[in-house]
Amino acid sequence: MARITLDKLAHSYKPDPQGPQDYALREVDHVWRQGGAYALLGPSGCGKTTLLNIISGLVVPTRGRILFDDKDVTQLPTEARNIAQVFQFPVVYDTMTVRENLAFPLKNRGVPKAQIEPRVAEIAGLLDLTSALDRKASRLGADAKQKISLGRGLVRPDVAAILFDEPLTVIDPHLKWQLRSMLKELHRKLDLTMIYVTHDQTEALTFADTVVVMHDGGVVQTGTPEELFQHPAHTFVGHFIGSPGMNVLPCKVEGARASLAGQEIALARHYPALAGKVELGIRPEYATLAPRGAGLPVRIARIDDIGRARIARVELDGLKLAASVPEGASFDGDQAMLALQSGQIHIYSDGHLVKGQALPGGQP
Ligand SMILES: Nc1ncnc2c1ncn2[C@@H]1O[C@H](COP(=O)(O)OP(=O)(O)OP(=O)(O)O)[C@@H](O)[C@H]1O
Repeated sequence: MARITLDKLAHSYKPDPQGPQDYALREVDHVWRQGGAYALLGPSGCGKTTLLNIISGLVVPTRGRILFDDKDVTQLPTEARNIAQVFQFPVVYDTMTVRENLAFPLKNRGVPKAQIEPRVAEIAGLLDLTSALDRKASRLGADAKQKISLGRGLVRPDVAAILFDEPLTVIDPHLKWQLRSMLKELHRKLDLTMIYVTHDQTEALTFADTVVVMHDGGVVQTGTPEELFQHPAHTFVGHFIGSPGMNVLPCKVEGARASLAGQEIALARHYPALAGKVELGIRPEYATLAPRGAGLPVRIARIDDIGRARIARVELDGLKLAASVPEGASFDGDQAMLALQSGQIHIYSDGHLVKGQALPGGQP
């Protein structure tokens, strides 16, 4: 196992990159803690696979270094890095049994037989593959094959890290949840550094202790699922995490007051004069709709029941936003009042969170 440090890493697939627009991966500095459960989360094309391939040694970065503990491995090929990888599609030997497949990475490295057997039994047990150990892999379905791939990744106790690249893509939807929880449990039991790449926030947030969110070739925030939800450092994180995502609305800010669609709102923090595009972010969970009372007058476009809550789509002088509907609330017609919890309002300048200063007696 190892601590993995990305030191000013950047990568361009162009031979002669001219500016940031030519980079698939803009400068990234990050430390993957030994034994951590990480997710690398972002939409298609944001650079996740490029970063993963740099860690595994398939791609040599244009700039920067990658260190395993204190050793610079930037120029080392994959074989010399001691990394295990699990890909979207199962990588198994069809002619071998499940047992032989799981034993293969250990046998290949000359691990003594006496150590292979108990380790294979342990991993098979953790993945619920014990009863299939003597079956030929070719006779198993896609789900079981992907479990074998996961097992082959997990079986080596000495790897610097295990990289999972969207490993549940081929898994049946009803089994995904089960496998996600299984992976989390495996991480706890095996104490391995795991980096899980996905574009799916549910997968990232259920698996990882720390989520690294990527957008447009850069890391926009690294934090616990709770931090990403409560304090999105960038409007992209607010949008991308949460269902529905955070409302991001153009506004003006002066001191501890915001002006939103011509309405004045008291903020819990005091802000300096802001340049660039100024926006207010509030999660639907903290924007509550009521038939009457204090707040901002809005028009209800529709109300959706999403199981755990009701979410209203409303319009505030042409601005569209999502809000929570408290249990039991009912509305005559389409007019309602929207209350924003001031302590949960975030202010952004050109997409980046502005911290502001807590007001005396206000929330932190
Ligand atoms: N071999 C390559 N040659 C040139 N451009 C590439 C290559 N691989 C990726 N790119 C480009 O680099 C950018 C980042 O791609 P990357 O595959 O790393 O993103 P991703 O987040 O993993 O997306 P996906 O989930 O779709 O794979 C994209 O614009 C992509 O088109």
